Amino acid sequence: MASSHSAPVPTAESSPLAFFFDQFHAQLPFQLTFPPALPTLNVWTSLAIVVLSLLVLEQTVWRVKRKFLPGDKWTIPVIGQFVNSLHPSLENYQKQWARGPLSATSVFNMFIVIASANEFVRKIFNSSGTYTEPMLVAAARPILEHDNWVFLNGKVHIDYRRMLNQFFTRKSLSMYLATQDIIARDHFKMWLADSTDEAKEVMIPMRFFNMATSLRVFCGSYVPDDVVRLISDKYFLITKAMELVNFPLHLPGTKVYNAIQARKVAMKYLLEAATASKANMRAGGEPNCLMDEWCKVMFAQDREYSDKEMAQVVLSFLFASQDAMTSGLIYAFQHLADHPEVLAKVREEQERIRGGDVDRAITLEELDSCTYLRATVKESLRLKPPVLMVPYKVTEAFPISPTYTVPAGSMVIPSLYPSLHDPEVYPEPKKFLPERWLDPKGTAEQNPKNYLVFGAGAHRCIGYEYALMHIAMVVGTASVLMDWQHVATPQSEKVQIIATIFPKDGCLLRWSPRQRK
Ligand code: HEM
Repeated sequence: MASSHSAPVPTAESSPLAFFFDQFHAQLPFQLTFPPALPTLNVWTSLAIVVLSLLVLEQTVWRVKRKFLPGDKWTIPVIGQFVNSLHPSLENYQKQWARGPLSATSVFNMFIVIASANEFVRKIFNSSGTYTEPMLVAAARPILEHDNWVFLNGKVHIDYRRMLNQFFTRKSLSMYLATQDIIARDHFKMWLADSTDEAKEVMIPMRFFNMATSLRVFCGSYVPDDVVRLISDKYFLITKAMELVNFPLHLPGTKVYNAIQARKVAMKYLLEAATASKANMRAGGEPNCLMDEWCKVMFAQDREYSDKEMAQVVLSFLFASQDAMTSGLIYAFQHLADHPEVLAKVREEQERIRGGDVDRAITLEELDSCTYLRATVKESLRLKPPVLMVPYKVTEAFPISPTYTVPAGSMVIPSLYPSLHDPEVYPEPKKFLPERWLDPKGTAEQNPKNYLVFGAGAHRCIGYEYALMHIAMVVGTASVLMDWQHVATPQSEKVQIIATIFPKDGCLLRWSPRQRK
């Protein structure tokens, strides 16, 4: 029986909502009458209501999560600070840090808490495994592969790291140093041979140098010379794909697709290197690189690590080290060229400790005794820390302060830069002053908690001693073999961010052989 009420009959055209009620009504075994007439909503009105509700919900969630933290009153609908995140700049980060010890922002629907105060930064680093885990960009998993150890967290991560730490003992570092010296001298020769009156950007040669060093230190001569160049070129594709946001499908031509192809090439040779290292060590060969050291540990413990596992670890080391090392070295050369008085002291110390013999490799013990050189490297990394911040994911509601709890599912970002530029710990923080590290009672040495160049806690950089040794050896040896001039431009002090930081002008250097007295 037809309904007797006089409400207009809704159709799919008049409103989906009304249409739904109509269909529902038709299914009923009895009659339902609606005292008030069902309002007629057209498609656009309904859509507008849905969109408006979502926008209100988004702003409400933003406000509830942010509570009293400094941050924008309203979040930009849908994308948040996505546009800014595409073009990260130190200036924008500084504005955010100036908002307070903790501040809030968002990218798409990811709620982000940024920590600038040392107390909160360390708290985040030390919360890994309880409230947080490292948050690599989404592209990291398909590129480095899901079963790579870098995605471990908590106890299993601690145990795995303990095993890897055995490749960074003083004995191992000593062995690596001899290899590093050979590669450094080869590359100095190439830079000198390539040098003209015109200063050139050092980014690409420095990347290649670091890749050549890393591959030889990690894989010895198991990787042929021509493959070093190939991996170095391919590896830049991996670096370029590690962005916050990437095209979600890894179709040919996309950055992630290119990076996956590059990883496949690199892995092919790293796998061959692992196989060759195992065979050589089984045959009683002398250890000569990190993979050999691993084989020794493996045979002693009677535990097998697959070739793939070894290759993946080396791949992760290359990824973690490549950019940061290049940034650290470029700034060390730039700072020394801009401060000839510091370079003169580095040289004087090198000549003295090497006993005037600059043709042999420096030993680890000698490097340890280069107090001024080590202070210089430490200061250069403080002034321009390669890594500005390290994102972590909040796995469980995280009471970061007595009054604020970061909601689960958010991102927390401990920022390293503000601690490293704290004027109370490092007076005149913008100045390059290696001397601040020479006084054991000075504020710099008395506040190691501020020196966060390599992070802190369970995920602190595993290669930090190796990295410090590498930069010190390279600039120390360069100081006695070469002169270099920096052509400063208005962009030299500005920073560009390509995962890590670099001088915006690419750092223009001119090399020349050093005339020793
Ligand atoms: C100047 C050079 C370097 C800098 C500034 C640097 C900085 C960092 C920072 C800030 C972190 C994150 C730490 C954290 O979350 O607490 C990190 C992690 C890491 N770094 Fe480095 N790094 C450098 C060189 C290297 C080198 C040479 C290697 C290779 C052995 C390396 C391997 C790693 C690895 C594997 C991790 C992850 C550790 C883990 O999750 O347990 N880094 N590094």
